[in-house]
Amino acid sequence: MSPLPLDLAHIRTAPKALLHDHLDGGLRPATVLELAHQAGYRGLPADDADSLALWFAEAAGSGSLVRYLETFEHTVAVMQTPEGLARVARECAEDLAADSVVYAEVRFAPEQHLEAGLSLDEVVHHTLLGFEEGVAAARELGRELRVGCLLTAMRHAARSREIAELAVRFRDRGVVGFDIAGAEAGHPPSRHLDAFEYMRTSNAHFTIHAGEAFGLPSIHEAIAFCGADRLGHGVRITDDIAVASDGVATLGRLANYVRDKRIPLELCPSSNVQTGAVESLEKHPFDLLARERFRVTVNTDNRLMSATSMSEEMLKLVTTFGYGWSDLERFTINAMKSAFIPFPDRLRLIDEVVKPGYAVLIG
Ligand SMILES: O=c1[nH]cnc2c1ncn2[C@@H]1O[C@H](CO)[C@@H](O)[C@H]1O
Ligand SMILES: [Zn+2]
Repeated sequence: MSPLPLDLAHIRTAPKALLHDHLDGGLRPATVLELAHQAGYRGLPADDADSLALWFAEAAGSGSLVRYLETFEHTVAVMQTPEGLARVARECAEDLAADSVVYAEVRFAPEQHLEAGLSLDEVVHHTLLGFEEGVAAARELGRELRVGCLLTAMRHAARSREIAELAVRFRDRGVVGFDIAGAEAGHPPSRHLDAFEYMRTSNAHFTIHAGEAFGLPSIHEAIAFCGADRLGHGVRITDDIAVASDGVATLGRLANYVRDKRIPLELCPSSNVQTGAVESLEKHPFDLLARERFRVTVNTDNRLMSATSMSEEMLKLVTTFGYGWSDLERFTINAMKSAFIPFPDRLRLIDEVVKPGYAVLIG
């Protein structure tokens, strides 16, 4: 048998694993409008779904992470009530399942959702209920998705220890880890050491946004001082890789360490271009890192701001770097190996879902 065509329609049928997706960066434009209407929020920059979608993609694509992050003001504003949170989480699960994502870790920062008087625990509770509803609705349509939630603390704020405790408190109810996000420059991860120490002493997992808007020192701190299991983005690890004119790459100590320890890189191609972390998709180091056998994974970061999906991110990589089905399978297995769920569960998804799915496509 010959391989099936590597186009968007077929990629949409391939089993996919997603480790880096922000709940507040993945709303349906129409839902933003409806929730804003219900909440009496008048700050939206557009009043129909198409214009709003366009506004997010353009405003987020300025080349600056700080400007990119400003767009979240509008999504966070409509995610302040039990109904708003649950709806966004439910639709997130439905949308991922419809794209044949079979495993997803979706993150958000509970501390940003307290404006209407909910407690941190209530915020997480209603969000998890939404995910459960979305997973159940997808199952009715014959699609199996497992969702794990990551709780993010904002790196410019001072609530990380509290959020780490929240993550551990909900670890048996759908939260699988912890993260820090927000503007990177000027906010080193080592400011949050007590949160990471709490996670480590609780035998719990965490990832850190590092090496996106800021380079090697941020990655070094995340790994050496904080003990991150994975790197959110981590693209700037290429600052520690020299590529000679004949294409031979020489790795520095930090890059070698990341590769040797198989530290997963949660790469988000479209987002990186929008925030200016890389100049263009063609110049994205995804391919260099994949060729050098880093543990690379493909992620969406923010589906609304990047007007993208897991399938579209994969298609972009296929078009830009010429990948085939077995490459996409490898990236998917990399992600499953790096998931924050128990080892037997990861193996089961790899052996029973991912490999059989790609076997059909590879032909
Ligand atoms: O690529 C990113 N880099 C850093 N922070 C981000 C990125 N995408 C989203 N957020 C931040 O994470 C918060 C919780 O989901 C979002 O509100 C946004 O401020
Ligand atoms: Zn992110």
